[in-house]
Amino acid sequence: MIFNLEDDAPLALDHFPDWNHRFGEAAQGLELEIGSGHGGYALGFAKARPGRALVAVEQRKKFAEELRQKLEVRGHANVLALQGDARLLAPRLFRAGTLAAVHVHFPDPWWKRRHHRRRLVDDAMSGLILRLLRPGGLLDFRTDVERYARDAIVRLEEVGFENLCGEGAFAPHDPAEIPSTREKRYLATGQPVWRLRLARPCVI
Ligand SMILES: C[S@@+](CC[C@H](N)C(=O)[O-])C[C@H]1O[C@@H](n2cnc3c(N)ncnc32)[C@H](O)[C@@H]1O
Repeated sequence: MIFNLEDDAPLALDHFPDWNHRFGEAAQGLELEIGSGHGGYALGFAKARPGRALVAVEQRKKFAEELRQKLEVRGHANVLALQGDARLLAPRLFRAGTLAAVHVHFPDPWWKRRHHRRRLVDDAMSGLILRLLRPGGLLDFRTDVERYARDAIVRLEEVGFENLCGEGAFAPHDPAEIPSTREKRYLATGQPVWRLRLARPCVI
């Protein structure tokens, strides 16, 4: 049974997509991208990691549809583009403890303090991502907003993530990382990016 994060009301019976059927062997290392936007990361992943599988969830229909078409035209079957709110979709798409990685790149910052609860990485979402990751699974979070990065690192460590770079520390840029659409721009202009690399501990 799946429960609403807000009030513990039951939402649906356990009934998850058959990812092995959709992705074959690659489903063993299934990854999730939340807020794929124009799809730079998803398209880069599709090409660079043919043996791995990614589900890219984007709430804006136009963006999700454009990404789906590009994946089809380029013949990439290892990435699936879905349209919807990842907060609602993720617990219906994946069993707890199954994701190899979750990617959140440049989420909307919601500047005003009274809007912070709308931020993607709030308490409920942090807990949800932790639950969906398998032990050792990675959360790859990138932002151009220093304050968001600092809030997120505190929250994510508090909720139980292990910071792979040491408590309170940000990750350096790794040129082997696949850049998102927005990140490509920042890499060209030199605008700073704060990167978090955290894992679900193997023993909680
Ligand atoms: C600033 S853009 C960044 C896009 C992309 N990750 C990049 O780095 O280029 C944030 C994206 O997250 C999407 N988004 C925000 N909240 C979301 C949610 N709850 N579920 C799915 N997508 C979401 C927005 O529609 C937008 O496309």
